[in-house]
Amino acid sequence: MLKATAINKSYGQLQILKGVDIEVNKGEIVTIVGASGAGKSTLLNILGTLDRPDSGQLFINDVELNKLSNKNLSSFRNREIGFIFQFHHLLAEFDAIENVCIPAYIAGTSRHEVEKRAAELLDLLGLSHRLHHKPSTLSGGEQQRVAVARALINNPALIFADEPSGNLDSQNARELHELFIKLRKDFNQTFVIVTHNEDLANLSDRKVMMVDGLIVQ
Ligand SMILES: Nc1ncnc2c1ncn2[C@@H]1O[C@H](COP(=O)(O)OP(=O)(O)OP(=O)(O)O)[C@@H](O)[C@H]1O
Repeated sequence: MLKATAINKSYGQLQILKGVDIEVNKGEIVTIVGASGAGKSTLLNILGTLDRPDSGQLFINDVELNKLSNKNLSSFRNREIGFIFQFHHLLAEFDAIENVCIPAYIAGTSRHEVEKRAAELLDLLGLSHRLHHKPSTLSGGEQQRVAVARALINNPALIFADEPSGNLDSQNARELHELFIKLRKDFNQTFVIVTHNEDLANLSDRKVMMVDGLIVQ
């Protein structure tokens, strides 16, 4: 599903990624763990095509992403990849269902179809009573579930998450982790998750440890 080889990335003089190799299989939940500053988010952003490596190759579903133009890369990303961040970046002026719908409007899906799917997803996530609430009137856990629904609206094969439970209390974190397991079971989605949360790392199929710009296990 995903294969990256010899990924290098520097910021100025500082080499952050030093030839990272990683493969992720379809339906797998992989967590990337390691000390602060090891390069986890930098790697995730490259694997998720939000940033380009200085050198190295990245394949997702056999598409070689380095070869795509920025325009084709954006369209690939919008169709195939979902993102969940610690700070969910919901748009304050839009309500829950509108936030979920936006990536699908961008993908050109019909309004009727999008709204139906968004309502189904929010229902699945236990938010059917919050469709028309603005983010500021939702709890942290609810906002994060809206962000999860938004990540899923285009039915991406691959979901990247950076500290998805970093901002949640332990109960909400546990619920979010169980949701990832359920989504994988129901839809065979693939997850690559950067986390400092040990419970989440232990729940995953495979933990990948980063030390100083390299994967060590
Ligand atoms: N845009 C940037 N410009 C310059 N340096 C950067 C940039 N982004 C990250 N870095 C540096 O790269 C190193 C790795 O950062 P990264 O965010 O990948 O680490 P991390 O392992 O995810 O850490 P944490 O667990 O604290 O989030 C850090 O030293 C950081 O300061």
